[in-house]
Amino acid sequence: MLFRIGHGYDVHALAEGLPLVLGGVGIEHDKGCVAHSDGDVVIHALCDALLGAAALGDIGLHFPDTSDDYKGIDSKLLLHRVAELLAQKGYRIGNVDCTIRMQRPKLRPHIDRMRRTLADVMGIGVDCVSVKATTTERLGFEGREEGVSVSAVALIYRE
Ligand SMILES: Nc1ccn([C@@H]2O[C@H](COP(=O)(O)O)[C@@H](O)[C@H]2O)c(=O)n1
Ligand SMILES: C[C@@]1(CO)OP(=O)(O)OP(=O)(O)OC[C@H]1O
Repeated sequence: MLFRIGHGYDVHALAEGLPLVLGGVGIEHDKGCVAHSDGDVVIHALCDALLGAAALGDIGLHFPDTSDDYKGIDSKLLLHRVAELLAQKGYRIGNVDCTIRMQRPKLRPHIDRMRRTLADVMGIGVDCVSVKATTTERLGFEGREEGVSVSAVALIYRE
């Protein structure tokens, strides 16, 4: 069995009046992510972790933010394509873990729905998907609510 790990990191600025989508789940909030796509920063970090594990480049390489094809796109479609790409290379996804750094709103009530959504899109069990949230104690751009950052790790394997 060949095991490989990958890491992903993404940041988006927050702006008033935009929809907030995290981990494939729409969340009521006064701010949302500024982006070419739907701005799902959790999925973007996760895609980079999965692509990184397979040494297949990064999200911008596969889905350029200069292409109209991806304008406003639902990032769940991008994650699904990344999972397909890995499957074509013979890889299966073992488990993933994401940490969201966001001062507000409280994300805990939404975490289990994010886990189920991400698990369904990747075609793996919900027990293999972890999503966590932390404030940055009001420090830095996340703490000032100017942006949100996410780190993700993924383990993939091949027989
Ligand atoms: N946007 C957030 C941030 C944090 N949480 C939950 O609160 C716990 C404590 O936050 P700290 O910043 O003090 O680590 C954290 O462990 C999360 O469970 C949240 O729900 N939403
Ligand atoms: C997701 C893509 C899609 O065009 O655009 P953005 O929504 O701007 O997000 P980013 O994290 O900058 O990743 C690049 C792109 O792949």
